[in-house]
Amino acid sequence: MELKYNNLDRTKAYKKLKKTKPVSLKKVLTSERVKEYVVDAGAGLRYNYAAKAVDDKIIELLSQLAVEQQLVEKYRALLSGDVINTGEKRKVLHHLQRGQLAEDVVHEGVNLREFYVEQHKKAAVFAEKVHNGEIKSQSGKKFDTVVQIGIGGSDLGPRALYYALEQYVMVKKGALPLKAYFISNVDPDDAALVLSQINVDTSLFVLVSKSGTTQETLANAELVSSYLKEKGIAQPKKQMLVVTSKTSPLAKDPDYLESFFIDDFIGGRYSATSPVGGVILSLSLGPDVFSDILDGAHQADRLALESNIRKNAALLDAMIGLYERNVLNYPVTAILPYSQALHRFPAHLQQLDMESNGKSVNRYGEPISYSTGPVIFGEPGTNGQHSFYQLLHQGTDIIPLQFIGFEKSQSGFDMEIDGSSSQEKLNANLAAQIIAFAKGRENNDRNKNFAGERPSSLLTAEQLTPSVLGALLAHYENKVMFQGFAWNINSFDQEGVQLGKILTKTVLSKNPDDKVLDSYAKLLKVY
Ligand SMILES: O=P(O)(O)OC[C@H]1O[C@](O)(CO)[C@@H](O)[C@@H]1O
Repeated sequence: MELKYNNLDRTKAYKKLKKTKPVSLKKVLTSERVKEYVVDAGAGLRYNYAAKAVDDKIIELLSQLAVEQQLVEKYRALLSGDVINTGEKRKVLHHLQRGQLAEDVVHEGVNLREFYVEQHKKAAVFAEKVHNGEIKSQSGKKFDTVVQIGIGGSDLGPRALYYALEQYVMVKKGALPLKAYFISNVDPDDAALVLSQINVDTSLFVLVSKSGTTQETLANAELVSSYLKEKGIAQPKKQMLVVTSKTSPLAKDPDYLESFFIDDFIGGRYSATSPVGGVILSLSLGPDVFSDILDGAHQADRLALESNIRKNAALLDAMIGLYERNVLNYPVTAILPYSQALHRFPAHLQQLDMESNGKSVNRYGEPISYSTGPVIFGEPGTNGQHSFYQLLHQGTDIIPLQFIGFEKSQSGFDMEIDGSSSQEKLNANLAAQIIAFAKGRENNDRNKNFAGERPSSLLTAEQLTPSVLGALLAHYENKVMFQGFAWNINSFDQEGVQLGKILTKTVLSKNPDDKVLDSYAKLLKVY
């Protein structure tokens, strides 16, 4: 089928959507709807949209929009290796890291699925050798710690996934194969704190940079190397692994203990299921756990091919999000996991969503006249309830909410206090919030009045397991992808991060040609 890339405001369905009347949650949210408005999101994860301000008519128009913008067909084209990242003229192949959904993608004679599988296997074999003591530290000891040095996509996804499963693995395996730490910020206090907490003699370091040129990561690698030398480790690189692309400067250094490769077709924020996440997660949680994450993600990727929007959780979530952004004009979306294990997940989604869809030009570089990606933020519940929920309930803006919740905890550590367990209290809070936001409560005292009509969705599963986590990760990746297609933007480049990098260089050269920049640099004692 021939693909057409049209701006959102040129579609018929969008024009019809603009004319629809808002749906009142107070009227439509019934217990039948809670049971019916559910879609399988893969690996036991379910997307419940009962408390979203949509009805059958709006969903039908969103479905028409998805068809008109050929969203699933564009996803198929992406899977087949089309150059979807038009800005950088690259294929977009993160799905291929976790399974094959289209024909082989061959680039310059290399079957890329085989290349990705080979790198995953290499990471698994390496992790097993570390775990069984075949690979030891320079002083002949077993490694017990692994530290990732990377930033942005080379940090946020792997970090979020590690914390999401740290407790789960400790309970299942009795102990973590290796404890993981992360150094990302060029703020020297970040590295200092991590280094003060570990025994460097028994620590492996994973230097992760796809480009191999990121200032913060290279500075931290040098900082760590010199600290290791100070601590008597003669060859720091022999305790360091590299994850990078074959064309990066880091790839050319044979002194590192081992190197793992990705390619330019795996965007940083989409790289958690590549060796960028795979090396540290295989070392810290085990290759079996990483493989289950891939499996869950693959299940979600497969479901995202479904053409019926009511059976395609990522597509439906994407289109409801678009309706909230472009028809209801809500500028922000909150991610609210009722799971402490997911405490870094909103931070990952901030990059995933905002770096992908924070664009003002279409995929051809032409200005667009409609809103694109929302501001994303979030914190786990119930902590957020005691922080910013005041604004969510009674603030002047309506902020759509994305709740995430699980029936069971990961640890099983719990007890009944005042007639309920802590897990029951957690989920009672979650259920209560959904209703409080949707239905509100009238009070003659306006200060105590809850207007309600604040929409939310709920992603839920029995427990946060590796495969559920993989499905959750892929759900959001696919949601962001579908929204980008619908907005006709390129979700896979990030030119917006460049200007700051260029100006930083001019400051560090101590001679910026902008006088105001010079004043700020002096104010901050850069020179
Ligand atoms: O892996 P690299 O090349 O060090 O890049 C790190 C991050 O920097 C960015 O390019 C943005 O600054 C992200 O997109 C990327 O995830």
